[in-house]
Amino acid sequence: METLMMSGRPVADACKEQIKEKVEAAQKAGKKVALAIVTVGEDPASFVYRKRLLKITESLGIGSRCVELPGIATTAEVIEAVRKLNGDPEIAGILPMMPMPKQVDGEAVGAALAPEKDMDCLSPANGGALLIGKGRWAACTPRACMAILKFYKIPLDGKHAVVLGRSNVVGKPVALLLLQENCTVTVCHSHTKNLPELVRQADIVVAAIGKAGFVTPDMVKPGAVVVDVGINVTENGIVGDVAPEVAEKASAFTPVPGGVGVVSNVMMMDAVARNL
Ligand SMILES: Nc1nc2c(c(=O)[nH]1)N[C@@H](CN(C=O)c1ccc(C(=O)N[C@@H](CCC(=O)O)C(=O)O)cc1)CN2
Repeated sequence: METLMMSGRPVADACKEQIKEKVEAAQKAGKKVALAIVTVGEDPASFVYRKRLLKITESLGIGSRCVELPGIATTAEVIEAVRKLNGDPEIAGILPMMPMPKQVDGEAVGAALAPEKDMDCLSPANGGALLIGKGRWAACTPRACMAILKFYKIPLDGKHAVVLGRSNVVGKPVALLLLQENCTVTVCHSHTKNLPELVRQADIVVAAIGKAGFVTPDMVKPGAVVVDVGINVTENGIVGDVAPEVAEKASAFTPVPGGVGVVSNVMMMDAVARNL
């Protein structure tokens, strides 16, 4: 059986042109367009993401502003920074990078976002709208997973999807989006019993657990479709949550780097452009 490598690059290229047109039209109409990226401390994956986002904003003519708070910042300080951006007419969208350091209540930060500037669907208003299938958008990384599956024409209806991870930015929203496509969805997390056994039942595996090489070939059904959301910064470079040998067992898989990450960046630009 031949394995399909689901590269993110053609998916990203297909979206970029439309985004560029929207941004150019907004600029002609005199609108200022900028994405604000809020980091607290130095989460390595967030820094990789930010670096890539800054590059793509520049290539599309979107402005950017980095708001960097120290790793000891309090919830109140982060919320204050977010509120300032809410009221700033130059800022079209705000992305607070998650996870935040332990002392910061990430959910309270999400709740402080003006829903219309909440690029990653972190506010209760946007998260709730997604839950009932009425969201303006979902978080960018889950949208990227779905865009890849759609681009490569992976059948979803009636399939059993197993999502590894239950974060508010990836695990939960991707589970909802798969459910909207009529998948039967199982969400696994740190308290799940018999996790390998559940993953072995999956037609589609979405790994978003943040542990390098966590999904090994013995956990994957032959012919399964494997989407690797993991961005783990190791001394050997960036690796996913899925061991590379899984590619030999899967019918289709996303590479890391060059898979979901590339499309997440474009989805973020799409969210900014939709806000113009
Ligand atoms: N509010 C959010 N915060 C964070 C998110 C998020 O989705 N929302 N994601 C993580 C990091 N992340 C995905 O989960 C991520 C990291 C890196 C990239 C990326 O651009 N990857 C490229 C390039 C890699 C490279 O430089 O070699 C790729 O994979 O090819 C996208 C997403 C942090 N916080």
